[in-house]
Amino acid sequence: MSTPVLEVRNLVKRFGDVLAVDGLSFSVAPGEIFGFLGGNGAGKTTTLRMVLDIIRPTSGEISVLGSAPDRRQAAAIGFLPEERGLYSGMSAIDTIVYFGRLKGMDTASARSRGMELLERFDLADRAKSDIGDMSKGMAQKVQLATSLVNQPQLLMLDEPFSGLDPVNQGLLENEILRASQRGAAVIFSTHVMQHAERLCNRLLLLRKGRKRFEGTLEEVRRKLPASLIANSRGDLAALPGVASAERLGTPQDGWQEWQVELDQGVEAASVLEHCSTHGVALRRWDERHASLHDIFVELVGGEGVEE
Ligand SMILES: Nc1ncnc2c1ncn2[C@@H]1O[C@H](COP(=O)(O)OP(=O)(O)OP(=O)(O)O)[C@@H](O)[C@H]1O
Repeated sequence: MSTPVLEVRNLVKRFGDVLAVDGLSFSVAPGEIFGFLGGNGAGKTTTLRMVLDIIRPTSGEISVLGSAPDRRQAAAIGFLPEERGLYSGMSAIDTIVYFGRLKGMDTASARSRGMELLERFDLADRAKSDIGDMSKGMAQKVQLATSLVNQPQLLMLDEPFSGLDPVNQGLLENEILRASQRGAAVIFSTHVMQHAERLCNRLLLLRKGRKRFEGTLEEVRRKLPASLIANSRGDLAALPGVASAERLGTPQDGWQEWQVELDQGVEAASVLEHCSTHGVALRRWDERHASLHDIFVELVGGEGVEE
């Protein structure tokens, strides 16, 4: 695996009596899209702020592009904060150029890159509009552009999808994929599981500052047992790997429909193979995987999850 863009080891942040981040470790590689998931108050924003050196950890280590967090790394980082807001009184393009300059870009390249982003965001005709005169979603896209203007190697987006309509959510998804394709490490936090399901290579589930899970979507899916609907002439409850099997309706010509729950960690394919090698007649076989939403509720608790 290539050298991580971000590495966090045993990170702890305490605010008085509140342990906001509790012994957190993870790393994100170039090109990876990393979902940072957790309910309200799980410690997502606090972690991102420590990576940005806005607040200091109580203990633990953070390494951004091989060194400790430092504002001088700003040139390599793009950040979209959870609380949105840009200065009104400034035009969209001037705002983007201003952020580009803060990140060490020259005015001409910040401007041309800013215009390119506004084109992609369907806002080119509003480049000279005052941010204060824009709709909330439009201003949010300008703010997204400020986080992308410097083509960051580490892109961190805190709840980026909230407040965007479905078209603009799609546009944001494209930007995340684009950043990953050019080799940036992308971290985004969300409560909306479909975005994580569609985009993430890996994800981390946080609960009360502690990691509940880190891995790929496939790995997280294996945390919950699979279930399936099958039509068979045999007794599916008797198969190895089957936790429970319930008959649905009455059999027709000897064929019974079943709702089958597998034991944790058992692959549906291995049960299917057992049926074929042991002559258990099957006619229909539909696997049902737990959705990320189900897994989130199971591992993190229901709080703060949106459909
Ligand atoms: N500056 C602060 N002072 C005191 N407590 C804080 C501060 N910032 C965060 N906390 C506490 O740390 C915990 C984690 O908060 P954080 O904002 O990191 O959660 P989050 O996962 O981003 O939640 P959300 O999804 O609701 O934005 C919460 O209990 C919060 O009250």
